[in-house]
Amino acid sequence: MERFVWRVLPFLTFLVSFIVFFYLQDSYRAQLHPQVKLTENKCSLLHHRHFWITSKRIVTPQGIISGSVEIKEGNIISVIEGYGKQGNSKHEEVIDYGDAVVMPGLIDVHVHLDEPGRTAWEGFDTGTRAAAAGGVTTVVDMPLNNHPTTVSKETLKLKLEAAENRIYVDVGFWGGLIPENALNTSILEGLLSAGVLGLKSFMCPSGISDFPMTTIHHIKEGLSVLAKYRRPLYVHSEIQQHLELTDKGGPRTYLTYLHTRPPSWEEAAIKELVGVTKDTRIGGPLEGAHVHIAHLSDSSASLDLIKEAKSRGDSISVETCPHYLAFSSEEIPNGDTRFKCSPPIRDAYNKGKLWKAVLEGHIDLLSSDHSPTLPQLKLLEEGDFLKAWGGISSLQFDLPVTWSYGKKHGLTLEHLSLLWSKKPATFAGIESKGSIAVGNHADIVVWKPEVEFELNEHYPVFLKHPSLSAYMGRRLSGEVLETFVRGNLVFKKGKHAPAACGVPILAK
Ligand SMILES: NC(=O)N[C@H]1NC(=O)NC1=O
Ligand SMILES: [Zn+2]
Ligand SMILES: [Zn+2]
Repeated sequence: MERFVWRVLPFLTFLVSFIVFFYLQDSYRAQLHPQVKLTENKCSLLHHRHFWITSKRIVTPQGIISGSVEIKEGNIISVIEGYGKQGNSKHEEVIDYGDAVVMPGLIDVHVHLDEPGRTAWEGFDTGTRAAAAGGVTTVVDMPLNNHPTTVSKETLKLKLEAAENRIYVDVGFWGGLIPENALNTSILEGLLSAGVLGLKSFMCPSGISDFPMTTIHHIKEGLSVLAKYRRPLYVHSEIQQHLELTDKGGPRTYLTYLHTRPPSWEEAAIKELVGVTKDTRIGGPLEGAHVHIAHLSDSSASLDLIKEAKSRGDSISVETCPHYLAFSSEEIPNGDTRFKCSPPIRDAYNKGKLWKAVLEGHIDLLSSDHSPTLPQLKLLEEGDFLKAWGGISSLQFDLPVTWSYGKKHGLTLEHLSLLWSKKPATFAGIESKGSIAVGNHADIVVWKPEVEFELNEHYPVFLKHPSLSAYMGRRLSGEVLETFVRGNLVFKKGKHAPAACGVPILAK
C-alpha cells in the first residue's frame, strides 16, 4: 500500500500543479483583457465578445469592400478596407471568411409565428431557428394566426411571455387593427404605447375568426392614431369583387383558384388606400402616418397606382415576396396546394414585370409572408385549392431563393442588402440594424452565393413543416454558412447556439 502511495504521489502533484497553473493563467488573462470572456457563452457558438471578421466581399452602404469588421459587445465598432487587415489589436480573435460574402443579416418584416395559441402551426422556437439558419437576424411577427390575436396591450404581453428565452433572433411585433380597436382609441394607444412597431389590417377576410377585416373607414381612424406615433399601417390589400363564375377545371386546377382572386381585388383595395394616403403628405392632416402594401402580386394596375401616389409625395411603400418572384401560375401542378397563397401567384408575364419593378426600386422591400399551418389543413392529398389553407412556408430560404431566381434578372448583392436589410429596417423603424456600419448591431450573415445545393432530405432544413414548402425538391444557389445576431454566433454549419438569446424589439 505504502509503495503504491509513493508511486502515485509524484503523478498527483504534477496533476494538481497543472490545473492550478492553467486556472491562474486564465484569471490573469481575464484581468488583462476583460473583453475576452473565458466563461462559456451559451448565446453564441463563439466565446469572444471582441473580434474581427475579415473577407474579400463585405457588403457595406458604400459598396462591396475587401476588408475587416470589428465587433465588440454586440456592436460594429469599426469597418476598415483591406482583406486580412485589423487595427492594432493583437489579442482579439480574427475570423477569416476568405471570399465568402459578409452581408447585413436579413430583416424579414412579414412572418407569422402563430404563438401563443397555434404553436402546432409555427412557434417562436422553430420559427426563429429557421430564421437563424437562413441568415435572417430579425423577424417582425404578424398579429394573427396566433390565438388570441395581438390586438391590445394585454395580448401583446402574452406574445412577449411566450417569446421569453425562446427566440434565436431578434423579434419585433406588429399589432392588429380590427374594427373593435379602430373605434376605440384608448385600446389602440395602449397597444402602440406597449411597443408594437406599427399596425396590420386586412381589407378582406383573413381566414382567422378573431381577426376581422377593416373597411377604409376603420383604416382612416387607425391612421389618425398612427400619425401621432409616427408608425406605419401594414395592409393586406385585396377587396372581394363580384365574380363571374366560370369552370376552369375543378378545385384541383390552379387556374380555378387564380380566377377566384383576380388582380382587380388588389387594385380595388389599393385605389381606396391611395385615396387616403394623399393626407399623409408633408403638411397634410395625416402627416406622420405611413401605408405599406403587403405582398403585392399584381404588377400592372395596382403597381401603377402605388407609383403615382409615391410621385405625388404620399407616404406609401410596397413589398413583394419571393414566391411571386420565383414561381408562375403556368407551372403550378394540379393539386399542389403548397403553392396556395393570397393574393395568388400570377402568370409569367406578371412575374417578369414584378422583377423589373424590384430592380428599378418601385418595390421597396421583400418579405416572406411565412405562414405555415398543420399539414392536414394544407390538404396535400386531396389537392383542393379552394379549401386548403393559403400560406407559403419559406422563412429559412429567403436568401437563396431571392438570389437563385434574381441573379438571372440582374439582381446584385447590393440589391439584396437594400431589399432585405436596409429598407425593411427603415420601414419598421429599427434604426440600429440593416447595414454594416459603425454603431449598428453586429447582425451579419456569411454566405456563399456560388454554392449550389439540392433542397432534399440531406439538407439541414429547420422549417417546422418541410413538407408544406413549395421550395423542397428545388436546386438553389446561395449557402448560408454562419449567422451573427448582435455579435452572437447563433448558427454555424447546421448547428444553433445552445441558448436562445434573441431579444424583443419594442418601439418607444
Ligand atoms: N392569415 C394568413 O396568414 N394569411 C396569409 N396567407 C396568405 O397566403 N396570405 C396571407 O395574407
Ligand atoms: Zn396578407
Ligand atoms: Zn401575412
